Amino acid sequence: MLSVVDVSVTYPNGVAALKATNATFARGQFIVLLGKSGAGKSTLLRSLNGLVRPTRGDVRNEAHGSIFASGATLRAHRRRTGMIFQQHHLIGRLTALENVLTGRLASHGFLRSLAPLPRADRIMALEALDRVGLADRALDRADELSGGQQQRVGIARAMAQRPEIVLADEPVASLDPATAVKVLEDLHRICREDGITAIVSLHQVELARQFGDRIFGLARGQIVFEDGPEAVGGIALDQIYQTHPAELAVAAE
Ligand SMILES: Nc1ncnc2c1ncn2[C@@H]1O[C@H](COP(=O)(O)OP(=O)(O)OP(=O)(O)O)[C@@H](O)[C@H]1O
Repeated sequence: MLSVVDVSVTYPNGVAALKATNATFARGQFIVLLGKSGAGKSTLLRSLNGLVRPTRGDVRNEAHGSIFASGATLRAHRRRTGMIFQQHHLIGRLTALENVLTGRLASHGFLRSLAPLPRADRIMALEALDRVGLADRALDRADELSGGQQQRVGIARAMAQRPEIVLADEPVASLDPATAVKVLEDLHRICREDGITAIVSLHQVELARQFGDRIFGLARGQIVFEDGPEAVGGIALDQIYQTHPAELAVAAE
């Protein structure tokens, strides 16, 4: 279980990106964050692994209580939390396998991580690539892969970390609709199989309905909706997107 307790985030430029937000993310669920651009989804995700430090309030996990209790607590929380980004953040000139191996670095001390990683890590990384159907591309450079394949490498890198929680910030926003579904299917299946809690921001309402166990809607830095996917209908979308019917039709596509 992971929760934010009364979390506010005000950036140094004065933008209040999250306002006294409370939310509990149940263990093992696939949770989707919906909201307009600027609603605060990325800020919430980044607070959940301490990349953004709340101005007020706390982030708690069941293992440690406050993730900010000490430097060691924050590091332990980050080790158990994998991140997946919209633009993959892969190193193009490295192979798919080498990129996935960077997911193993956090499990080793700094000095150890400067030397080649042990065989066991390479096997774990290969297994992670295999689970996203890319074992045969392990030795190809990341920048030679398609967008969908690159995002699968991003998923494999997060999984090689053996996380308990995965935070994914618009992981399919730059993919075509058919590829987006396939990539989310992979992410969803692996999280189910491994009992991983996934918190995923998406722009596509249909994908949220298809994959989410629980949907959180954000608007102007606040959670304005929380319910199951079946409840994501007209009124809920209006609350989340605060839009006119014509815009809702576009959001629902
Ligand atoms: N590092 C930052 N410094 C200052 N303001 C920021 C920073 N990051 C985000 N913001 C602002 O905080 C608000 C929330 O942004 P955030 O990125 O969390 O929203 P979002 O819902 O993820 O949007 P998008 O869907 O466009 O990624 C916005 O007004 C944004 O401009």
